[in-house]
Amino acid sequence: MEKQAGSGPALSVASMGEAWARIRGRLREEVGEVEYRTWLRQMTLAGIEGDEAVVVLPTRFLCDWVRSHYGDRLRALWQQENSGVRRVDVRVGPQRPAEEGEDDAAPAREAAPRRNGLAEPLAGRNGAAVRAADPRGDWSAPLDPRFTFDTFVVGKPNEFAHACARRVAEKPAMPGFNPLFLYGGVGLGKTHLMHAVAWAIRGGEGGRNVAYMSAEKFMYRFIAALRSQSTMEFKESLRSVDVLMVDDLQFLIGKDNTQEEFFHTFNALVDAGKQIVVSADKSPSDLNGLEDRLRTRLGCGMVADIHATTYELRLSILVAKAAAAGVEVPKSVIEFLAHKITSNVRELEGALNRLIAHANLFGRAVTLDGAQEVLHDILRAHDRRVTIEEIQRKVAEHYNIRLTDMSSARRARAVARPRQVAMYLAKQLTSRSLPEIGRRFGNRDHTTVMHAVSRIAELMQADAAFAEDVELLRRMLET
Ligand SMILES: Nc1ncnc2c1ncn2[C@@H]1O[C@H](COP(=O)(O)OP(=O)(O)OP(=O)(O)O)[C@@H](O)[C@H]1O
Repeated sequence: MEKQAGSGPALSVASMGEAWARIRGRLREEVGEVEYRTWLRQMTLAGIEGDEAVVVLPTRFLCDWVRSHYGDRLRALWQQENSGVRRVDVRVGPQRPAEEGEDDAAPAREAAPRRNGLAEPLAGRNGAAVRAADPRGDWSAPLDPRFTFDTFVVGKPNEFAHACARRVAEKPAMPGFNPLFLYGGVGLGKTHLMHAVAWAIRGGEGGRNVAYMSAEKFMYRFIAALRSQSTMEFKESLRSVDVLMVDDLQFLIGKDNTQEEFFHTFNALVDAGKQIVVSADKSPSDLNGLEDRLRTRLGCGMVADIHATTYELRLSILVAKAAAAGVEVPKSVIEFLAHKITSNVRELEGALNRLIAHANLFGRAVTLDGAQEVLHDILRAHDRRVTIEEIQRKVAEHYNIRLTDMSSARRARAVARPRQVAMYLAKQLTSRSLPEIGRRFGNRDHTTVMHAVSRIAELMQADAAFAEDVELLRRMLET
């Protein structure tokens, strides 16, 4: 921003408004029209409290989103305007009337042609069909324009869930697929698939009325309706949708009244031939704390699990995301990340984005050494968690043997040598004792582990290529 940094937070109301308008304008330029309208348009400035700019948005979901995706940028832009503003607080708060200039260049909300109450598609940054936030906004949370089927990478761990999601998107309320219950661990793509289904149904024939929301939002709406004695309107508006999608259903655990309401909504919609799609972190039968009758109903359509990622899927996701960003990332870096960051796709993506941002900022190519430096903290956090199982898995992957051979009695060199490498690395990288390591490798004696450790050290001395190979494995496993 050309303007010089200000000297402190004591801005007059007028100049505060001007600064805020410039910040919004700048963000709009940076993120593009679609993203701005989806996430940032409703953002208003509540004021400046001490060294903190307070920004409000109408829902908690939007607040979380803006905080995590744009929080740093907002802070940086505020600091450029006024160096006394050191923090930005994003809170739920009442909306003010649209701020001046807010909608002038972006008339989609008023002017976009609608079909059955739905805005027409806009062109997304990645070419995907996107729409402005749902105009019946009360119900549907905004959909992320990046979360479409086109950008979802399919591999063994998610192919079943993906196929079910596609089927529901093509033909909602098909027998056997209603409800569709998607479950899996954190950051594995449940929300991405849910949004993809919603985009596809909204973009399909017949302009179906899709309501997508988090379970948390469902609860807050319900409580608000109870307070304002408008539960009838609440029920009616919910039951008028064609497709109801509720994300993170585990949130309803222990919330008995909301569960009951959800149960009735669920039954009314399914009975009326409407589609329900739900996601959670566990299968219906494992969602302890949900009423039995609800668990039973949730499990009686299609239940699809998204499993933890495999090395191959991580590779494919990284290749796809690097290509989408238009940045050349060497194979060695892709392989390194796929080996190192195994927790979930969100972390993997975050690491790649950081590398790309770094490369763009400094105009440098992405390299393996650079990646280790830039991702130092993430890699260290992963390192602390290196376990014997992890070592066994990585070594088995590397030498292309079965994981079970790490503890099997097979003595063929092709299996025994990698097993010895894994024992050597377990000794080097964990604090486990020799007997403990032996136990984890099929109850072998500690002298076997001792022998493996010295044998691998000898081989590394004698054979530089072998030493390099073991070093590469160690680097992948290490901080
Ligand atoms: N198969 C995939 N292909 C492309 N991107 C993916 C895939 N799986 C996950 N992602 C990306 O990983 C990130 C996390 O995914 P998402 O938010 O859908 O996870 P989640 O399972 O809903 O997590 P949570 O349990 O925290 O709600 C998103 O940016 C998403 O686009």
